Amino acid sequence: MTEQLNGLRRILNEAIDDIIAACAKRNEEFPSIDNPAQPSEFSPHGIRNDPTVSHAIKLGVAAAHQLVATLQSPMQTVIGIGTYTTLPGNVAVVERTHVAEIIRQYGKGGMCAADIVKYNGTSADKLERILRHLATHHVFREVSPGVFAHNMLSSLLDTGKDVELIMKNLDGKFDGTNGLAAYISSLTSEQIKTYASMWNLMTDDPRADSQELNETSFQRAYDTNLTFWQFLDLPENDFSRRRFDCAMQGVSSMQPPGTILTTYDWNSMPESGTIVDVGSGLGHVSLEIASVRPDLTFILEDRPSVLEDARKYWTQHAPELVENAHFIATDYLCPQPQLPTVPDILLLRFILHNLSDKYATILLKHLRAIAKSSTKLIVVDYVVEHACLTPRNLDSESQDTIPGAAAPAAPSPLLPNYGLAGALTYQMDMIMLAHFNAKERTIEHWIDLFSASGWRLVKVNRDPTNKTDWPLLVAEVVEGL
Ligand SMILES: C[S@@+](CC[C@H](N)C(=O)[O-])C[C@H]1O[C@@H](n2cnc3c(N)ncnc32)[C@H](O)[C@@H]1O
Repeated sequence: MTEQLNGLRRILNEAIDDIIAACAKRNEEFPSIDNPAQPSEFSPHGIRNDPTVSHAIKLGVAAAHQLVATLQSPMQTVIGIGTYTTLPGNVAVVERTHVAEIIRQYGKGGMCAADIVKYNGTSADKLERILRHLATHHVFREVSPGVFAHNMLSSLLDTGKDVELIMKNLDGKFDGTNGLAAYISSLTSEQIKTYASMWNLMTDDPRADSQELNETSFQRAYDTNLTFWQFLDLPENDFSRRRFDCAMQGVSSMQPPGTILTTYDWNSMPESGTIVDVGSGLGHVSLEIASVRPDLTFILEDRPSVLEDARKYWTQHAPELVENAHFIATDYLCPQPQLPTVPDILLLRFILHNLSDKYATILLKHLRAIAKSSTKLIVVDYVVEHACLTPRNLDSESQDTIPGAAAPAAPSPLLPNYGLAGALTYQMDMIMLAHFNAKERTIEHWIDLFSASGWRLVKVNRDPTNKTDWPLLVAEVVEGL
């Protein structure tokens, strides 16, 4: 055990030394957790997006979590796990009572709960305790007894909107925002309730082994037969739908900005070529690509309700591109509609992880049916790594016939998948499971899924600042099917 503890200490020390050295080289301070998040967090030039720093962060975070799990009393840790629901539960309270926007008005000095509730009308005693619980998890800062101010983490719950404006138009709270608060809000509402039913579904429900979109923990929790998407389309869920569409933009901020541009050479596409953005949402990923290739024709496909908003979004953000874009309402589980041109690229970002193997295969076969031999399928999704070494990362990359397929394993004594430094991959896998009977996939699983539907995985492109999460998978048509 001493050897493991020493190993963790060494990794942690080296990671912090590397971060401090990188800061010194750039002549800048590492961002303080006590201040609101700086705009540089959203810039490709931000310190956390420096490749050396980003790698050191990954190692440091993995080591710190493993150290806690190793050092702390196991009883405390396990009982603590049982209480985790309090954390998203309290983030939900704070978001739904607009505390982030209210507190912002008072700057560094902060605000006491009695003053906060004058704006949102909730309980001061309960809110104070909720904020202290969050501050202990480094979300908000208790600046003096009972007085709370923003810190780096809590500031991301802030939409940036004026609280009075929010109160006047609650349904539009997230409209026009960067989507980050919307994403956190979405994760702490339908998602919590859904997950609470997971154990029921796994123990006493004939749907436990289903692959259907309407036989999940979500249907059990909400006592409905509607799929999650159909549920969002109900008129009474307009707020949730708008929030979800906006949230998908917030998802992008989990990656270094511009990752979609650094993980694929969009200039390799033919002049005036065509991209079909399947399940485009508002189409902000396509808009990012359009920033470097405005000559391309973009075809956005999604549910009718989403595409209405997508057209508005493009009209607002890129009026010059709307004319050459197509907004085609589709059900991607049906054969593809007649398209204006044969696509050069079929882009699926966070689509296949919403589908079980059964339905992912159906969608991929429909796409294969409209592809030409040079069409590329581009998939952006998580790739799950095992929590142990596998033949793929033991054998070294040179033996892998698919470039980039093997993710570099973390050094011992860390878990080879970087443990909780990569936690989101596994958390998202559970969210996909609970809402869609779907999944995040291992690389072997991706290879099998593509080959079962007429495609072949040819390459895995990884961003230099984030080599392990969210790679971009490139697949080509298998001829003769
Ligand atoms: C997780 S979001 C991803 C959105 C976008 N690709 C992005 O990366 O931001 C999944 C998208 O698939 C769309 N979708 C779900 N079911 C669909 C269906 N049957 N046909 C077409 N689109 C669908 C949803 O409306 C949603 O916009």
